Amino acid sequence: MKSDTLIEIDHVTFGYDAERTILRDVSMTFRRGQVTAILGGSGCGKTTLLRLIGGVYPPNQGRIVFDGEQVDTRDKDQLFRQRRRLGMLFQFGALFTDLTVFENVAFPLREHFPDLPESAIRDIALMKLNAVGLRGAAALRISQVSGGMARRIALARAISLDPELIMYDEPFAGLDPISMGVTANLIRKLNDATGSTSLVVSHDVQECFQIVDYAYLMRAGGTIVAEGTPAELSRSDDPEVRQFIRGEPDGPVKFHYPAPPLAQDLGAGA
Ligand SMILES: Nc1ncnc2c1ncn2[C@@H]1O[C@H](COP(=O)(O)OP(=O)(O)OP(=O)(O)O)[C@@H](O)[C@H]1O
Repeated sequence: MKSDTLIEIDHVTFGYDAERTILRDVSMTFRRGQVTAILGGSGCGKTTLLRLIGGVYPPNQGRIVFDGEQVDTRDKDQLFRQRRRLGMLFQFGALFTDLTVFENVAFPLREHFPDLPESAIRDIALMKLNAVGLRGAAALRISQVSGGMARRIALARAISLDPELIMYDEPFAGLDPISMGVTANLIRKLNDATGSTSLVVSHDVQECFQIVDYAYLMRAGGTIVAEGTPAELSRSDDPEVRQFIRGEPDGPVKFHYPAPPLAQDLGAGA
């Protein structure tokens, strides 16, 4: 029987170099079929975590387990197999601006299945575009579409290979409130319709809480503040969690980076 867990982050510590640790003893569980958020401010190591799951870098300590198999960055066959099961929506979509909407979605299909007949590529790409409501925009160039549409096209591309795990890096960045809501609902809908598992990295607590089953809150320095369902986290009376969820500028996490008193820096009162 398959376990409930698709991805396990097991006591992972990581730094790009020896001087600075980015993730410290991080443990997380991503359950099959669920949408899970990793929330935290800029620079707390969220994107880094996605890179580790994708096998771009190995952890310094701990392990990452993908469907029962430890991710081993030295095993190229395993990495290829695992990446084939992953869909990734990069920050700001990262579409090919010179290609049409259709060609952007067809790109991973052409790359992974060079022998696939054109008629099959067409059917799959159009189906994916239909799922995000943009089949009618297939012939447009990326330069002709709005930011919100571009995000949906990136979503269609991320699901083109029917991934079991879809990782979204800041899917709401730079979107107006309506496009944000549309994107959030689509993430949920696509997850449920395709039976996949989704991981959403974001600093947007309120938008994520509308659609996720579970969330991890991370703080600067690469540690976990709290985890739970949106309802559990919203009820928390931990001051740091409350600051986080309400987006308050000051609380246990200080607005000011540590500095000497202002008067001293300005040379006054000396
Ligand atoms: N390739 C890299 N080499 C060295 N340091 C890096 C590299 N990528 C990121 N970092 C550093 O690691 C830290 C964590 O970055 P990361 O991108 O994981 O944070 P994040 O939480 O995703 O933030 P953001 O939302 O701003 O992308 C940052 O201080 C960043 O400067």
